[in-house]
Amino acid sequence: MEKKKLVLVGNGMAGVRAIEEVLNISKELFEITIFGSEPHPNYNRILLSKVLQGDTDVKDITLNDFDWYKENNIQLQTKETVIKIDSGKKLVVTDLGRMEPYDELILATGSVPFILPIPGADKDGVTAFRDIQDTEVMLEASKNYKKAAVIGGGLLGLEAARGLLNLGMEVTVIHLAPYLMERQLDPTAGKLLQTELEKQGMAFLLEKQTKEIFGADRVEGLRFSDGTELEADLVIMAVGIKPNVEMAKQSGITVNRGIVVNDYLQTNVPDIYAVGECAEHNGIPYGLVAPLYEQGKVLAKYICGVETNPYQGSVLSTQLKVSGVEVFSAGDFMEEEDKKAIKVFDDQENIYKKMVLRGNKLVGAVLFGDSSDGNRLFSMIQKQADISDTMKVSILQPLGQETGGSLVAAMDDEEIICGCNGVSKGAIIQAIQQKGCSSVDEIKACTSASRSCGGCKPLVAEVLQLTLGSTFDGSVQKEAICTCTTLSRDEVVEEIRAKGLTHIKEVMNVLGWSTEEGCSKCRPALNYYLGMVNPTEYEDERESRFVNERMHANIQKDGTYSVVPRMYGGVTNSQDLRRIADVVDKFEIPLVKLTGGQRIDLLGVKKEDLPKVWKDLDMPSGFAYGKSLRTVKTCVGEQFCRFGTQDSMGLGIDLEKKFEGLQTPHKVKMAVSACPRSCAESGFKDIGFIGIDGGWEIYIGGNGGTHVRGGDLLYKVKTAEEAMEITSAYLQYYRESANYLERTSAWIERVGLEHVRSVLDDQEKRKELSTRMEEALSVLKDPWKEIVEDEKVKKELFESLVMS
Ligand SMILES: Cc1cc2nc3c(=O)[nH]c(=O)nc-3n(C[C@H](O)[C@H](O)[C@H](O)COP(=O)(O)OP(=O)(O)OC[C@H]3O[C@@H](n4cnc5c(N)ncnc54)[C@H](O)[C@@H]3O)c2cc1C
Ligand SMILES: NC(=O)c1ccc[n+]([C@@H]2O[C@H](COP(=O)([O-])OP(=O)(O)OC[C@H]3O[C@@H](n4cnc5c(N)ncnc54)[C@H](O)[C@@H]3O)[C@@H](O)[C@H]2O)c1
Ligand code: SF4
Ligand code: FES
Repeated sequence: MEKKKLVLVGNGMAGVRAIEEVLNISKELFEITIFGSEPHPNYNRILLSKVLQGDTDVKDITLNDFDWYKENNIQLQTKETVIKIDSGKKLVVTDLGRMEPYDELILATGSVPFILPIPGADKDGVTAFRDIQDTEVMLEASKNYKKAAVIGGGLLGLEAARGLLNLGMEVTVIHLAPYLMERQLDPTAGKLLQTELEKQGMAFLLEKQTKEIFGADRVEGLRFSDGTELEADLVIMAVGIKPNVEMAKQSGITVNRGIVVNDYLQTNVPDIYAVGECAEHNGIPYGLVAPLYEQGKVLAKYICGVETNPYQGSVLSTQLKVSGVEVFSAGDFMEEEDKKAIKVFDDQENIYKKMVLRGNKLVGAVLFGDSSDGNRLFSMIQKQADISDTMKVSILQPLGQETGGSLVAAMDDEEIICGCNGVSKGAIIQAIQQKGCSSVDEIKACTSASRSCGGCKPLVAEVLQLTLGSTFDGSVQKEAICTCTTLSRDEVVEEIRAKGLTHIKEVMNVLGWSTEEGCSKCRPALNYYLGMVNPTEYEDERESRFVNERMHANIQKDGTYSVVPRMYGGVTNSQDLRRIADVVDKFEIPLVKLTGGQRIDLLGVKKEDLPKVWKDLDMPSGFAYGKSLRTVKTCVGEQFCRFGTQDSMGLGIDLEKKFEGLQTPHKVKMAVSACPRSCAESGFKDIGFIGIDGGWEIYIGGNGGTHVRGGDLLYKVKTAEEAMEITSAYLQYYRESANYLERTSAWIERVGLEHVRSVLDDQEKRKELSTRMEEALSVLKDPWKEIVEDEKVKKELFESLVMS
């Protein structure tokens, strides 16, 4: 049988998924040609948010690479835009002048970002957030500019804002409505979300209408309708999208907001179909992948001549992809005359749950703070589940108590695990039992679950665990250190030790990295692991360090640096203070500030002045920029305070002198207080000491930052020497077993206090740890002094005009 010609316009998520569905049915029916305006093969647009947030890389979001097209005999024309359809002659015309005949034509042209029609919207530094190119523009801009304004506090705007914060920018979100994500949330959840994001460092201007973007060539700021202004050197427009229909419209296809389609995705023109964000079904153009994939399934069956149910529209559910925030919304989430809400608000835990009922039917839900019940509620909404009065409130209680806390165990087989791809628990179990899948990646390949936003991965892993029991190889679920490798941190460290690897490049080569140069996640991590394993031999790779560590000073908003000299135990003297004062005058340092760690911060130092400032100060670096020991805060203790029972300053100074400059997975802060009043805040440090009658209490895993955590009491010891010895072993164990960039507070939560105690209780192990610590300490040098004495480094790093 001669194959029919199937042409797809739009190489995006919905169109190519429809083609995959066609190929699943038969590879013999069609000769397929795909046109795509972008230069890339089919990629996961959803993960652009994760690329911007630094969780993955552009090269790792490809869904189907160029080989896939070849293997399936698909003609792919990238960087080629279809500009016209001649439905009479049944061909499409491209911007390169090609005329491609079709028997069946699918339009999947997606959406275009809505750009506010205001003066200045075309200035340099104003961008949408839709594709790889936009993402690259933002990544690049963040290297040279500092102030970002995101217009639009919807899903896209907030995910972009989080990404820009991660890139070190100052971010203000400008939103039209009185609360965030008003299209997905009610005012309570919207306000809770705002508070949480403010804690993360985002600023908000609500109920603001942008009137103008001003600046010379590049944007310099925004002007609002109330006359106020905001400075900005990067502006992201995230105010919604509109279906990309222009070409279809001009070719005579019926278009409303989107390309109008019926229940089989047919347009008004025979043999022309539309799918994805460009299509409008029953008056709705959808903007999330789940409905688009449902459409693709129906369309594929229809054009392959396989019997199918009609597409009847979709109920939507959304989840915000911002780490540290759980927000879920589904269905009809606002209460009205005929819809009543049941709400639970845990003010202490900041958890808000709401379900909306029409009569006894669940029609919508909003969850904030804990979205683990999202899938279950979404399944009930989809099924229009009829619920009795007694069930109403219990639905908002955590499920799974009777199944040992496992939410997944308590789910029915037909309940959806992967919302994006509509994959049920039963379908995953079937893939495990009948197709032999035994890892999340295999489930992804078999069922598509976790292939889109990836948010369902933990649930997929739980289904695997429940189904395979003890035969489930948990290590397959290990977290790779980055997307350049499938190896976890423990595997990489083990290989470094076993194979005696000594260079970053060598690790990448020998362990089969997928990239030649690695990425911003793995390079600093490998640099740390290599140094930790081979302290005396490894030569630190400056280029693999984050900018502050490379420059040995903290870069500030305006491109100047801050300099914090070491002040052991927060104790200083007149000579040091005099020298600091002289340096401040000589280099015209604009701000001198006392830090929370009891030292002096010189802010606003010019890059080229750094080595001269360090030379004149003649004090050791305080490592305020480093993944290393920061400060040892002390109270005045027994020498001066009438409550003091111990020499807190003495122990603090000894600790700081011993461990200064030590490289650790993340920063480490210590504090020593001489009595339980704990004036030095010892309970909120990575290691804290509290003087008691006859000795010291040692607390570990405390944190006073974004995730506040009180320290756990590790030991009570009698002498300062014992305290030093335990600190040494404890810190070394943290160095050897934590993930790079894992604070002690997170590490303790992960490995458990009992585990750490059991390691340190073992005298043999403790001794070995202390010995390895001594080895690590034996090679430390003061970096400021080294640079001051090294003309070459001084020139390269501090006298070049280009910012490194
Ligand atoms: C940053 C970001 C995060 C997102 N996060 C989520 C999420 O978490 N969950 C979710 O469900 N959805 C999310 N979305 C939305 C989701 O990505 C879209 O719904 C989905 O990509 C739409 O698929 P599509 O194929 O219809 O359009 P697209 O993926 O946009 O594909 C259309 C393609 O067609 C090409 N094209 C257009 N016209 C022509 C022409 N005439 N000739 C040739 N080629 C043409 C375009 O260049 C484009 O490559 C997100 C979107 C963005 C931008
Ligand atoms: N996690 C996810 O599911 C996810 C993530 C990103 C994007 N997306 C999808 O991508 C598409 C685009 O997202 P979006 O957030 O741009 O669309 P959206 O329509 O959901 O939100 C746009 C927001 O911009 C606000 N807005 C409109 N005009 C404004 C103005 N002049 N000034 C300030 N604010 C204004 C609106 O009030 C609205 O809340 C949507 O379809 C969305 O569903 C989804
Ligand atoms: S912690 Fe105790 S000893 Fe130290 S300053 Fe406070 S009250 Fe005095
Ligand atoms: S829920 Fe998005 S990939 Fe499964």
